[in-house]
Amino acid sequence: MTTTDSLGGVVLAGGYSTRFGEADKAVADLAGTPMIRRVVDRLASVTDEIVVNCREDQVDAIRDALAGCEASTRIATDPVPDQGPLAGIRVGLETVDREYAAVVACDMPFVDPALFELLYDRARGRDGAVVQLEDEWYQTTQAVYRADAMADACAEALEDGDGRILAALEKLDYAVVDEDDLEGISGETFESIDTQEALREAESRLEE
Ligand SMILES: Nc1nc2c(ncn2[C@@H]2O[C@H](COP(=O)(O)OP(=O)(O)OP(=O)(O)O)[C@@H](O)[C@H]2O)c(=O)[nH]1
Repeated sequence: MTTTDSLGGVVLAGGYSTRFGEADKAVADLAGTPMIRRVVDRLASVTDEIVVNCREDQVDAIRDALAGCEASTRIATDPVPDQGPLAGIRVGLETVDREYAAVVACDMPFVDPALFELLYDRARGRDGAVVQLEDEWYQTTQAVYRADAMADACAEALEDGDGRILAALEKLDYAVVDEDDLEGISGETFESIDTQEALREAESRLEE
């Protein structure tokens, strides 16, 4: 089941889901299963060390959403909320106990675990591996990082007052995986559910 003893997982869930409306998208029901649970279940096929990063006020709802999950998860809360995903990545990576970690956002319920195997393979010996799609957008919230290197890079970027994930990435020696390397990886893997409309659309596909 586990790809390697040196790969952990971090699920980012500390955002405010403003585009989603009142509810927290992390625990939103998608065809009978909370989104975060879908993400954790998929991650669990490549690692048995999973850390969920969120705000303190989300902990109870996230624990409920993950109750009975096969994978055991630890929750690491943000010391200061609302510092952006870079701060969340830092907290998650500082908590995980493995050399590398697959980082994924809680709103990517179709994440393909095979992508993490590919990214981990490319990341070994370096500080990480990130997919760059044709539009040049780096998929930084579905990537593999060397935990200590990326946590330090996040801390430095935050100290510099730069909250962009790319600001941290630029400090690392990372492998770029391009679209041509993604043969066999689900085309839905990077789909993120940010709005109620996207949730309904995903639900209708799952129920087909
Ligand atoms: N820890 C932490 N995680 C965050 C923060 N902001 C965003 N994230 C996480 O980063 C991932 C990607 O962020 P977004 O898709 O923008 O999520 P969001 O900020 O909750 O949503 P919007 O408010 O609609 O932009 C999600 O998994 C969020 O939970 C933050 O301030 N702290």
